[in-house]
Amino acid sequence: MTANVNVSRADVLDARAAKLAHAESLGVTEQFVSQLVDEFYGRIREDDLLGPIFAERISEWPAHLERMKSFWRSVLFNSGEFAGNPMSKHIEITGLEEHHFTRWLDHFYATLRTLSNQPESIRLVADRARAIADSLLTGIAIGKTGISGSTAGRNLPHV
Ligand code: HEM
Repeated sequence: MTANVNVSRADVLDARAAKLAHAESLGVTEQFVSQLVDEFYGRIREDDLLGPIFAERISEWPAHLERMKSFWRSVLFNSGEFAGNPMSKHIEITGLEEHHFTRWLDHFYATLRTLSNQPESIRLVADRARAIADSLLTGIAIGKTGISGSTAGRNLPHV
């Protein structure tokens, strides 16, 4: 028996609209994403561990922030507008380890808590960040140590 793979364009648009409506019902709107990205990277740039890594690589902050907003709209609303390769970009940053991702997530969760006091809203966004951080760290670890790196993200903090 084969699965029905006839997903129409209309189904995709319906699923996208439903995802956006669900996020918006929790207050996770385009404006929320914009504020999240601005405030999060404001913190990151001040951070003693992570700030210098970004400073070395990003010269056009407004463009990076716009790119990250489109990334998060794609993740949270399925907007389909982001085209990039986060995995290879992070593998290219030599020396990234678990403690960098832990710090990154700590700032991300702290920023979310300043923008919302709704646990469900915070979790919607935080869980995606945690999953992506895990997969980036896992990709980096597998590149270094092979398949034994596949549990690399197990100690990363949850919100
Ligand atoms: C250890 C923590 C992290 C550091 C130091 C870091 C650093 C960076 C830097 C320097 C860039 C710019 C790379 C370039 O344009 O050459 C970048 C891009 C990016 N980062 Fe991170 N990052 C971290 C974690 C994360 C996490 C957890 C996420 C997602 C949840 C993320 C998502 C992205 C995305 C989407 C891009 C754009 C990739 C592209 O242009 O294709 N990063 N990051």
